Amino acid sequence: MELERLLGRGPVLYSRHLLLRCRFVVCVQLRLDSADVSNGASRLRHVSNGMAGLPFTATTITDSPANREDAQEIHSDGGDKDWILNRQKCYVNVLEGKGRGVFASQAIPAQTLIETSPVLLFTKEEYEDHGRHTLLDHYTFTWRDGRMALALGLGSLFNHSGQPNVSFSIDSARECITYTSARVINLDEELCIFYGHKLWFDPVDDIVYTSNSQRGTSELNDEADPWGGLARIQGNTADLIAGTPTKLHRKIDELVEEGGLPFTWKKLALQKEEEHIDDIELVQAWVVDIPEQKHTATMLKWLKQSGLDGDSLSHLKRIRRQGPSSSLLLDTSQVPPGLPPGICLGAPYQLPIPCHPALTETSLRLKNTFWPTVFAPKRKWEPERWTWGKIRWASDAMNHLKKESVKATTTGELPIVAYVPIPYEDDAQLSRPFVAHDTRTSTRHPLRHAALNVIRKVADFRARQLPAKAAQEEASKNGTQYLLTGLSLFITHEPCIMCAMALLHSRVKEVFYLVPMPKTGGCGGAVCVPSLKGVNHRFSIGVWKHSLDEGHDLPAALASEIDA
Ligand SMILES: C[S@@+](CC[C@H](N)C(=O)[O-])C[C@H]1O[C@@H](n2cnc3c(N)ncnc32)[C@H](O)[C@@H]1O
Repeated sequence: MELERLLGRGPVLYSRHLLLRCRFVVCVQLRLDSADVSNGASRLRHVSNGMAGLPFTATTITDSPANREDAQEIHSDGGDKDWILNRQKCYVNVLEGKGRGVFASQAIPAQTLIETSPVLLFTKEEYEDHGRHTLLDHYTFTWRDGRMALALGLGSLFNHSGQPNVSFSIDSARECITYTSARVINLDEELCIFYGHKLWFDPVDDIVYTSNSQRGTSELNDEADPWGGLARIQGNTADLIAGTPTKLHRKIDELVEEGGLPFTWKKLALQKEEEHIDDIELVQAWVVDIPEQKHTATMLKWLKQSGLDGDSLSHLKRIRRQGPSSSLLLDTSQVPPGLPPGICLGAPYQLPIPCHPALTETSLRLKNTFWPTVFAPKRKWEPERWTWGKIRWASDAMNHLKKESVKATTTGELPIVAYVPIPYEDDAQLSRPFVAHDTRTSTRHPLRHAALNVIRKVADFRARQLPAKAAQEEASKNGTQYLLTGLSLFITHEPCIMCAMALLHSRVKEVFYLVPMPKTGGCGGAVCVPSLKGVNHRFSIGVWKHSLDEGHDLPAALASEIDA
């Protein structure tokens, strides 16, 4: 009976749909056995803040080793072992202000598969007519094809945090979601995912709860965050959870005038109109001839699949036609990229191509003599329009930096910290934030600057995200493992010239810093690297206003001058 009560009143279990999927029923039954039948003390955890009135008896929902063996036996019969639930022995507990949450009953190493939750999928119409008006609306999220999904099992009980310790990815083929630890998770720590930037409830966020309901300050950010914070999960989850934004979020999409921004954009020297052949900035690129027209479309498709169609060459046409044959622009790497087998192609060769689009007709004519170029007459330096939501996101990143830099002073390192948050607009680009300190002192290595350290971390992470085969292919390409394409970097001190160059080479989208470095800075201090002639990428630079206000609001660690 207790089992029925537990399941019947839970948010997702015991539905008609569930019973239709016998594979899931097996999983759930295992969960029941472990949750209720076992008396093992290690598998029972009582909620310290009172059991009465709770919608279930708080127990572990983990399976004992014995049960896991059972599970494997069942699944070894042609089944898929990845479907075994609760592999990391998580348990459920109730939290003030949050409801139930998922907790670790043992330390979980980083990058560990925690859970694979099957999902129930509702058509848009079915959901609109029924689900949306029920409790389900707190548990569902938008699936890739627009249907509404409900994660079964543990998947529906992960609460939200702006600094999640769990990332997830959607497996469309198997109709499930996998949850993976984004860092080491401690015993009794709550496991949280990131729902998105637009929440429909006021989050109790950035507070680490333990099973005995003690509150502790989050290692990353302990300020209440009405808009959800900085981080996110894997997969396409900008709109992860369907919900109605509350009044807190009314202004989130409102645009803010440039004067209202908490930083000042540094104006890069405007791109010169290259109207003389000697003024045209060129870079060497790999090109391959396609002798037969019929292969052109195949090659363009291959270019896309191989990831060579990135932004850096978007100011150029990819195909140049000359008589019956055409040539395909590949990339600007040091070595020629591998070409698809089975298609009759020439050997790749290098050509100088324009670095920028054509701003005038004269420049277009000249540039076309090198390679067909895009005509973009109005393209001037136009600042991106920011919303309140994005300002909040950036402010959180800066607050996080300040705290980290104070921490650095206690370890004897220079107080320089770099931070790459999950992007605000396209959060599918990076599923978790990264922070790195300057470690020149402890490592006695002059190149261990915070910016370089964080580039390395992001690159390693992105490389790990690639499937093994793709990773091998990617690894052979110049630079692909350390790209910050599409990402924003927040840093306490203006990056030095070396770091600015590395950021440029990494294709970072924008850099924000607190403390200008007039003697050594590469983002406007000593030099402005992205404004230099000949560079093949430019990034935007924002100088945080606090830093201009005579150190106001800056921790002491950042207010004092450093020689770095
Ligand atoms: C998917 S459910 C998570 C499990 C839920 N706590 C429960 O007891 O069933 C999502 C709901 O949990 C609550 N929730 C999740 N994260 C929260 C947070 N950080 N602060 C407050 N409430 C939260 C919200 O009510 C939200 O609608």
